[in-house]
Amino acid sequence: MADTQELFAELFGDASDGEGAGSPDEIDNEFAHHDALLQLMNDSTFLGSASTPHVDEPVPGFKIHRNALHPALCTAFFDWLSAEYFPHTSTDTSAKRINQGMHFGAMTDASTPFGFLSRMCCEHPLLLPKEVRERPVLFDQAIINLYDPGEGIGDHIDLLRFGDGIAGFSFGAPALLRLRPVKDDDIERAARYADHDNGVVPGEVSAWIKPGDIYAMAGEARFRWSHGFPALHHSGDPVLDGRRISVTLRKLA
Ligand SMILES: O=C(O)CCC(=O)C(=O)O
Ligand SMILES: [Fe+2]
Repeated sequence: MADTQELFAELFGDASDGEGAGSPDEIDNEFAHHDALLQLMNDSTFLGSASTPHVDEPVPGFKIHRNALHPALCTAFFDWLSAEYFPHTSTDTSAKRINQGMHFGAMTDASTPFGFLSRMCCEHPLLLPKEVRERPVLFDQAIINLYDPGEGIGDHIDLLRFGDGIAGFSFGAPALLRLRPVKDDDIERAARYADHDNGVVPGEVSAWIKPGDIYAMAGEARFRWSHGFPALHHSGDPVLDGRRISVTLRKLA
C-alpha cells in the first residue's frame, strides 16, 4: 500500500488521507456540509436531473452518463469535499498546498458519500460492463483531486495495479477531457508518468465533462487510451475559471 501511495505521489503530487479540519470552526463547517449532503442524498428528487438518461461513448469503453446527479447534489458534494479534504486551500498559496485526498476501503454503504457515488455507477446499466458492476467489491479506493484555474492533469493511463472499470465524478467547474490512443510499447510508461505534451496525436478525442456527469472507463478505454485534463487558462468566463474537484473510484487489483 505504501508503494501504491508512493507511485501516486510520483504521478499526482502530495496525497492526504482525510486531511481533516483542525479548528472547532472548521470541524463545525465540515459536519454542517456533511449533514447537508446526507439530506440531499436521502431525497430521491435530487438523483438524476435528465428526464432521459443519456450516455455518450467518445471512444470504445469510455462512457459518459450526462446529468446523472442533480445540480444541488453536485454543489453539496463540492462543499463537503472542500471542507473535508481541502479546508485550507483558499488561504494556502504555497506550491506544496494539499491538492489531493484519498479514501481506502470498500464503498458498500450507499448512505455514505462514497458509497452513494459507487451505487450511482450501477444505476445506469450502460455505464460499466456487467462483470465490473457485479463483482463482489465494485470499488475500494477513491482519489479526490483539486484543480484551481490553470491547473490540469497530464495524459496518463491509470496504474496497472488498479483493476478494470474506473469511474469519475466532477464537481465545480467543467473540464475538457482529452483521450489519446497509446501504442502497445508505450502502455507501461503511460501508466507511470503523466505527460504534459501539447502535440496533437492522430485519433485524439476531446469531450467536456460537466458537474453531474459520471464518466467510466473499461476495457480498451482503460488500458489502451490515455486520459488527461489539459490546464485551461483563464477564459474570462467565471464558470470555466472556477475550481474543480474530482472523485475517481477504482478497485485495487
Ligand atoms: O480529475 C479527474 O477527473 C481525473 C483524475 C485522474 O485521471 C486520476 O486521478 O487518475
Ligand atoms: Fe487517471
